[in-house]
Amino acid sequence: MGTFKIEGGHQLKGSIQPQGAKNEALQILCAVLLTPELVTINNIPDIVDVNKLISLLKKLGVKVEQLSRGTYTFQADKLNLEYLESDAFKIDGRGLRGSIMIVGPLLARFGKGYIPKPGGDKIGRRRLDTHFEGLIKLGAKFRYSKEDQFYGVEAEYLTGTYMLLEEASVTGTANIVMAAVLAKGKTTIYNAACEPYLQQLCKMLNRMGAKISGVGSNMLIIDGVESLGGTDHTMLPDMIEIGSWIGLAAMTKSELTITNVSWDDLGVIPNVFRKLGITVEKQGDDIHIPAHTDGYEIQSFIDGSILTISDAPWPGFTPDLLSIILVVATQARGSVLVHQKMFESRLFFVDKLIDMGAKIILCDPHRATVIGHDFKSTLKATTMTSPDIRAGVSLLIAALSAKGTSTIQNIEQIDRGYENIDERLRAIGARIERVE
Ligand SMILES: CC(=O)N[C@H]1[C@@H](OP(=O)(O)OP(=O)(O)OC[C@H]2O[C@@H](n3ccc(=O)[nH]c3=O)[C@H](O)[C@@H]2O)O[C@H](CO)[C@@H](O)[C@@H]1O
Ligand SMILES: C=C(OP(=O)(O)O)C(=O)O
Repeated sequence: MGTFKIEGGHQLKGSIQPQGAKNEALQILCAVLLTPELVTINNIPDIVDVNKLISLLKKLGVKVEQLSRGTYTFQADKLNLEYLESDAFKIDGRGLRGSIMIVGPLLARFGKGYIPKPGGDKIGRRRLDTHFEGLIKLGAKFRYSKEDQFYGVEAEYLTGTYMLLEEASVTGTANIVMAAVLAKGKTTIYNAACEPYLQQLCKMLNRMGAKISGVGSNMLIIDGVESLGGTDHTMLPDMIEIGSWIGLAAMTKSELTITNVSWDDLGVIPNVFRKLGITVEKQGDDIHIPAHTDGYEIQSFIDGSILTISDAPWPGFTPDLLSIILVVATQARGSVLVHQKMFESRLFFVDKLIDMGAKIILCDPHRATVIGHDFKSTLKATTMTSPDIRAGVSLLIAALSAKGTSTIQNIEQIDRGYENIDERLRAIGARIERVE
């Protein structure tokens, strides 16, 4: 189990370039299964989850070549579909959440898609109903083995249809879109997720020859085509990483520039941090955070009531940044209610922040009230374990702002989604060491 040792209480300075987006990469990599032709992908982050998916694709028979840092070619011309029935696949498929998105492309192109219950963060129940209900609507037969927790869909061919999704699931929409592009006829997906990564997927599929309209809205209309060809695709910067660095800058009173953030794809993210009183400046396509020497003050609602920050499907605020908001609020001037609506086990890490001296009341599994210290009292260094990827980074930010040396265990959770985080943080002045 890897560990970070962090000496906190130091100001950071400089610029940091966000990595390619983890959650986009997982969708895009699965889409290479839709064509026998060559697909080149740029800005692929070198993180555990993505590398696991690339390794799974290789075992499935995809030819993978790394051309340079972050750039790979993929060719799925001859696949080894027996791998899907192997014990190795049961282990590999469980290793990450994103593997679920191989099902739609495999079903569409080869008539069968299997997957063991996928992994990912233990942050509450993570249903797959939307995925499979959508694929069944396209004509697939579904089977599930309770014993192995193994899912399968099969169909000779898929037929386009109208569907209203029960919820705007991100990976669910991606899976259904990737199946529908090769279905016969027209598919309409209403209540589709519409976040930028899904838009990126749709744009990539259209470049490959798919006919998807409504991209960016919650109604996607897809005219099925016979086959898809190769393409070139470049991943967006990771918006969750960008939000993490905004929080890091404020909490450590550091001046930081986050470069090439693709502002147009950040939605409400900069404004939500502004509501905490953080100055988020737009400089071209960079974000500049000045040093918050005098702290930052949480705004109230117009009627004077306490601010609530909650998550919602895009274009609402992403649930993946609420843990960061929570930690940053512990040093703000004022109070805020953080309401995590989507996941029921993502706020329990506040116990660790409370141990460090933060003033937080966990009202119930979904809601926490934070009363900021306004830097009048610093957090105390401690030893902690990273329960999930975003809580892990939040604890890391807390440790960088705390006085003394903290230890974070189980950093595999952080490495799952943040590329070379210790080296990149050292480059802006953080004192962080990786100890095995
Ligand atoms: C690999 C990947 O891309 N993972 C992301 C993806 O996960 P993933 O695609 O698994 O998440 P979903 O969008 O399916 O849903 C997440 C949770 O929110 C609930 N839900 C969802 C939609 C909705 O309208 N109402 C609602 O309550 C679901 O029941 C579920 O518990 O999207 C999540 C929501 O942005 C992010 O946290 C994950 O980082
Ligand atoms: C919850 C997350 O990831 P995953 O869906 O891969 O568990 C995340 O990226 O915050």
